[in-house]
Amino acid sequence: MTIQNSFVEMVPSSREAVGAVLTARNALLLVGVWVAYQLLRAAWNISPLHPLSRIPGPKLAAATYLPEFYYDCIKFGCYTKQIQKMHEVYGPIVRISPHEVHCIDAKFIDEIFAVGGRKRDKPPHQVSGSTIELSGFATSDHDAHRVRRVPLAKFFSRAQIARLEPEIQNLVQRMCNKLLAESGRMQPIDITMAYSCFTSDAISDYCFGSSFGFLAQKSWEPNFRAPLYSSLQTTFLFRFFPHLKHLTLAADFFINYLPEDVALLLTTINTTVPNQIKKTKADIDAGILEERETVFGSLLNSDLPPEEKSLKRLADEAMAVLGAGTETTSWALSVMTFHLLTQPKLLARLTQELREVIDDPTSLPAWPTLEKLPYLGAVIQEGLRLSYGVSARSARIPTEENLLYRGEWTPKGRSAPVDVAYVIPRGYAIGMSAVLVHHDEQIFPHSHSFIPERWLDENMERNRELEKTMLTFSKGGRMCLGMNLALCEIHLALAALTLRVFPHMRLFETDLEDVAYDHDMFIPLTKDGSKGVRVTIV
Ligand code: HEM
Repeated sequence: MTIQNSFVEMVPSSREAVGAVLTARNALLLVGVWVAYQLLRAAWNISPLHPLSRIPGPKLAAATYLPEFYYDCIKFGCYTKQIQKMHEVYGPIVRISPHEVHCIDAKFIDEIFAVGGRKRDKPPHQVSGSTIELSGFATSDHDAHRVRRVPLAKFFSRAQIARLEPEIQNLVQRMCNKLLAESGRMQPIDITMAYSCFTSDAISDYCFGSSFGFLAQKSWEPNFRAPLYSSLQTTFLFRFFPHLKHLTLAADFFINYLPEDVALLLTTINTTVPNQIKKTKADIDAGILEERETVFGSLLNSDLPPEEKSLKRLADEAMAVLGAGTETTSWALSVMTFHLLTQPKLLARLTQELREVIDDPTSLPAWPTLEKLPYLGAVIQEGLRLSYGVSARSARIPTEENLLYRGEWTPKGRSAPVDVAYVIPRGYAIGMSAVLVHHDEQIFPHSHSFIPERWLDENMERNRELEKTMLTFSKGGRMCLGMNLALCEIHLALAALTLRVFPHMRLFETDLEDVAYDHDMFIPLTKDGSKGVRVTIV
């Protein structure tokens, strides 16, 4: 080979080398620009010019989302506990991220979760990662949320739920019969599974006119719990990497290679629920009349604009309603079951009160009659308090007004409280966490104990004042849409269970840790490794 030849051969490879160096330099430059931008942003976030600069809190949380990412994504669902620690140091109002403030004072509930014309957006950071992005629940903008909530809300009014009550009564008795059929088998049952079958049959029947049929199947599984848990597992991660949620759309191609529960979730989101909507639409088009009005049948028949009735939009809403309507209610019932079985005196008192109005527990009085029973109401309130609904904070953004907080607190080392006042400027998020408010010892002394009596006043009437401090169903214009349905289900189920099933039910290797809050997955979770609230029927 001549020298000239070897030079010619070297030219392209040296060009490639130069190209590679340039690419690496450009990449480094981009990374450098990005880092500089993030540093500038962090510096702005903690500068005295930032609108939240007067709100106390740790500097790192004010500067960046790193603490939230670390505690919620890496340590999984632990930011609420960290927020509690911040309140111990900084007082009732703390800045927990560059754009968000957290409050621990129940007196401020009605300001944060306001009603009437006072607009409240949901922070995009908290909903942008949702896989049900077109549901009302995940709609950030106040006005767009109203457009979605109002047509749905009429199906969950007290009057509508009263019409649905015979179906719920039916399902309650079916659940009790199925539990009693376990008698003598001595096989432990995860009771939340049983309750989940009941609640998901109730809501799916109401939504589509045919239930999932979980109570009719032989065992308690499969049910809607596993797919729901899979969907919530990604909540925190998708908040930081919202584009990852689009992977769910491509999942059909590799569904066979995914873990079973993830595959089940994806099938539910991409196939089962859209198919239910399609079937409802096909029935309407074919002129098949529903025996009873169903939620999605009526929405499809309504004069909502076409984009609000698209398959994706209604499937997202259906997932939201099915998801919200099952786990919360079944977990509340599980918490009540655990505490009643561990405190026989409370169970005896409840049983006595129920026996006074119920001759035959297989044929219960109507929900309004049960609602008047003070001790039943107190047990339910206490169970709702300790099951929290959504334990993690859910924040709101007041878009058109500044909020003024005035309160007092006693800093560590001080003997007397000091007054504090803060302005939360419009456009910034402020949230509250049920799990922190429900353990405010000033409001709920011995807050970790199950004490139904706290909900009764001196005349043994319901303590309505105390009920105002409950966040289980949230408050304001975005509070739980299904509260009436949930309360109806819980009153009927608890009455029937108390008289028919609890006399035969025993806890199986279950203790307080199996119901006590440990961390969040949006909803409350117990310690890792818990096998749930397990019972046997003797
Ligand atoms: C004990 C039972 C229940 C509890 C504790 C509960 C709790 C909650 C809470 C705290 C929220 C507000 C979430 C947020 O701020 O992001 C909520 C919203 C919602 N809940 Fe419930 N829920 C229960 C049962 C139900 C049932 C049975 C349904 C059935 C329809 C339902 C449907 C919804 C819907 C659709 C929303 C979203 C409302 C909106 O954004 O406008 N929930 N629920």
